[in-house]
Amino acid sequence: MDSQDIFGLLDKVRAEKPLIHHITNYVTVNDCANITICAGASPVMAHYPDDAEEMAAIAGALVLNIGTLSPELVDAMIIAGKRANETGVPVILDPVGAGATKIRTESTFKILKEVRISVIKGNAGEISVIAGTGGVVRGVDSGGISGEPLKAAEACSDLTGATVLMTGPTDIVTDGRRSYSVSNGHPMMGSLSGTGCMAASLCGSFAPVADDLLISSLAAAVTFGIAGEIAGSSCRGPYSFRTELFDTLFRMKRETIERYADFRTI
Ligand SMILES: Nc1ncnc2c1ncn2[C@@H]1O[C@H](COP(=O)(O)OP(=O)(O)O)[C@@H](O)[C@H]1O
Ligand SMILES: Cc1ncsc1CCOP(=O)(O)O
Ligand SMILES: [Mg+2]
Repeated sequence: MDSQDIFGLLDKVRAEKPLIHHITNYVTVNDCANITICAGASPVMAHYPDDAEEMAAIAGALVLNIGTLSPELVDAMIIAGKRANETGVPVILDPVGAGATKIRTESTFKILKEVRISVIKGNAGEISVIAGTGGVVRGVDSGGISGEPLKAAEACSDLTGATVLMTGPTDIVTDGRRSYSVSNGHPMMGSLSGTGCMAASLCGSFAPVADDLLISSLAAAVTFGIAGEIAGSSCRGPYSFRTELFDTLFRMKRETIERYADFRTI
């Protein structure tokens, strides 16, 4: 299976079942664990520093999510992130609420300073705050940005050296040189807490099975967006959507991804 073949990466995750270590928030932790399982990977949530340091070294990827941060949790993220860097484990950062409060912004930049981040997955406001191009974050939601989304995503990638997945009605994936827009998804995804966190979990699940983090992040965004589209077409509201979202991803086949994928270079 070609690891540059975005339509085949979901099956590669299922075949290789990578261990995806999360240090994350208590709001969406269970959904992140289960979306990881639905993609075929194996989640572990471990934040006690000694546990996190050892777990990060043997993981396929490490996902850091500051949604319900504390000083101890940020310290654990840095310990685990440094260990992941030593052992070549890709680190995905979801800077939840960066820009909404001083401590979230400061903690994001502290992690970026101490840990080599492979992929940053955030909404438009969060990514724009990191890029310094101007954005508003209200709580954990994007409240709008100044200028073009692509410019903000590219600036974030240039500043941090990370591949960036900027989520929204249209997702943008960029490494600063190559950029894609992804039109897959459904408005109901914006009405369910955790879909951004779950997108980061899927970036983590796909990262170990591809040689190129831009391709793995693109595949994660497209695959998740298609699951959202199909689930959104048959749901009655956010909670029936949530059930359909998990079950659709769990059952998803290559030919469905090939049929529904809607992305282009930009
Ligand atoms: N209006 C929308 N239409 C299609 N997809 C959406 C929409 N809003 C959010 N999404 C999808 O939902 C997920 C979460 O995106 P977003 O709401 O930007 O993140 P967060 O929840 O972190 O703020 C992403 O996969 C994104 O593509
Ligand atoms: C509501 C909330 N508060 C702290 S973390 C969290 C969940 C955020 O999830 P997402 O970023 O996927 O919307
Ligand atoms: Mg989010």
